[in-house]
Amino acid sequence: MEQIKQTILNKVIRPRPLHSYKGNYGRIITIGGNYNLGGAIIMSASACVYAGAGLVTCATDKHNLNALHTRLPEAMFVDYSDFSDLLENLTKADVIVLGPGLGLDKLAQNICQLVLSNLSLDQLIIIDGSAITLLAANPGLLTYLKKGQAIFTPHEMEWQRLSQIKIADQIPLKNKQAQLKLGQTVILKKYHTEIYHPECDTPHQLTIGGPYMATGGMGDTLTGVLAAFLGQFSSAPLTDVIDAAVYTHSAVASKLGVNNYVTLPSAIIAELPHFMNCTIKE
Ligand SMILES: NC(=O)C1=CN([C@@H]2O[C@H](COP(=O)(O)OP(=O)(O)OC[C@H]3O[C@@H](n4cnc5c(N)ncnc54)[C@H](OP(=O)(O)O)[C@@H]3O)[C@@H](O)[C@H]2O)[C@@H](O)CC1
Ligand SMILES: Nc1ncnc2c1ncn2[C@@H]1O[C@H](COP(=O)(O)OP(=O)(O)O)[C@@H](O)[C@H]1O
Ligand SMILES: [Mg+2]
Repeated sequence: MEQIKQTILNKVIRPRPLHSYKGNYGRIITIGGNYNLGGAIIMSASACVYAGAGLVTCATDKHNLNALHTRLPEAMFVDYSDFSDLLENLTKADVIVLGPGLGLDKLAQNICQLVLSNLSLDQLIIIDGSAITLLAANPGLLTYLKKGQAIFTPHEMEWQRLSQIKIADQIPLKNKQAQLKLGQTVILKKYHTEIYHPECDTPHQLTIGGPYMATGGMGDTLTGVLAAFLGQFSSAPLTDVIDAAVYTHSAVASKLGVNNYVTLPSAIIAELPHFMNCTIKE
């Protein structure tokens, strides 16, 4: 396996051109957060804003509106049960996050169908959490994806559901075979997360991060960092951008982990702008 090094940050995170504006840094829509799991999509959208995305819209259950705007006034809101509004905002996005806290009910299934069947070829989609579980149960939806258009971010059980490889059998060789069959990027999240890129024979591996990250919402937060990086660093190679986002998420956690027993997703989110700024000054 190829280890991801800190130098990836300088390759991807660049000083911003003076004559730039929010439209240059990505239009992102994060879709998820049902009545019970609203925090997941608020963490995803927050990480996205704090990691530098230009414009972030959060499509979620309408009960999450006040909480979203209290925590994150920078985000715009769409009631995800209003399919015409959802579709209108979906088509404007460069990058889509689908799944954090979406749940598995009929509405969630219909949202997945709507989103996947209306993707345009130039959009990238991050498929996480409930959306992975729903696609594993309905693999026909995978045919809507152009090769390399999606980034799946499963934890080990979600990967088991999607790939049919039992957790104990998830060795790099089998994971790579399953990723090639899928035709998409797979970020297999765990201690020393592994990234399976379509273009690379060898998986890339994180060697930072640790159990201080084992808190609900940590993966939801990663989706936001990833979307922000894809949206704003689109001139760098896609594999580098993905590796840099995954590295940044764990690097911030490991920095906070020096003095904290647990590194909460909200604390990681708050630290992102400072961490990214230090990177360009190094
Ligand atoms: N604040 C919020 O709103 C939050 C909302 N969230 C949202 O909830 C939705 C469901 O996501 P989920 O990950 O919580 O549940 P699910 O997909 O059923 O997986 C759990 C099952 O897998 C098993 N398991 C085995 N290995 C594992 C591993 N390495 N990592 C994790 N699990 C592992 C595990 O085994 P057990 O712990 O029971 O032994 C259990 O049986 C999703 O949309 C997510 O975004 C969460 O982010 C939390 C904060
Ligand atoms: N022991 C650990 N070492 C390193 N990273 C961890 C550890 N436990 C959890 N993580 C990280 O936390 C995140 C968990 O993702 P996930 O299970 O999807 O969380 P959630 O769905 O609650 O947001 C992943 O990025 C994973 O790599
Ligand atoms: Mg998750």
